Amino acid sequence: MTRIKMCGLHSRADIEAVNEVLPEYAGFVFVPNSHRGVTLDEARALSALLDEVICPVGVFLDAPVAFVAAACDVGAIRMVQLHGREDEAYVAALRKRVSAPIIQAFVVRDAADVQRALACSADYVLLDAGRGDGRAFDWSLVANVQRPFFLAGGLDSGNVAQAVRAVRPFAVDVSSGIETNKTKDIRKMRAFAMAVRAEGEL
Ligand SMILES: O=C(O)c1ccccc1N[C@@H]1O[C@H](COP(=O)(O)O)[C@@H](O)[C@H]1O
Repeated sequence: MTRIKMCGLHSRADIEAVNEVLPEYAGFVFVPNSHRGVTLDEARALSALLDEVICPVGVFLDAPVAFVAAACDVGAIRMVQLHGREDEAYVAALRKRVSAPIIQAFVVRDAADVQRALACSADYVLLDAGRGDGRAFDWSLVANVQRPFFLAGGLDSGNVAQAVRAVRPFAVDVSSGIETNKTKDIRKMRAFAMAVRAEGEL
């Protein structure tokens, strides 16, 4: 069964939507210049409204370790997604501060990027074309990856079944593909989840 992460929640309506669709993971983006960005207080309040079966994930872009730790400490998130240029020293420093599992994101342009991702010490890797901008990368680059990974970048209800068949990811991660005019769209969220789950039943 391929797990689902729906990312970039920033309103009560978004929380009501994921509580209906029940993805395994929900993402809060702690990136100030993103249209999906949330503050620590906003994330804490929204996270408290999440169905308990959904794991809240914090998405960070080269944030100070102390800030990531604070998000975990206040209970806003239970998993950390590093989506910037964080290195192994950063991951080691973060592990000293938090027990939450760490997902490290890598931009995939070629086979060398995939090898670099596979060598990292994070609990999970996330393979993406960019940073929440709705672009896909060449999935054939990860067709033979053995390590469980989150597949991200340009997924939507129209292409996610093909992606799952092609690369069998641990989880699929979506943000732009479940939005209309930069706002989460419950119909697109339902269609995305249905496409992933139908693939798991084949
Ligand atoms: O969503 C953002 O604004 C964002 C900003 C900075 C880093 C990552 C961000 N989002 C992540 O991007 C991927 C893919 O998103 P999309 O489906 O292509 O829009 C996903 O992992 C988000 O967590």
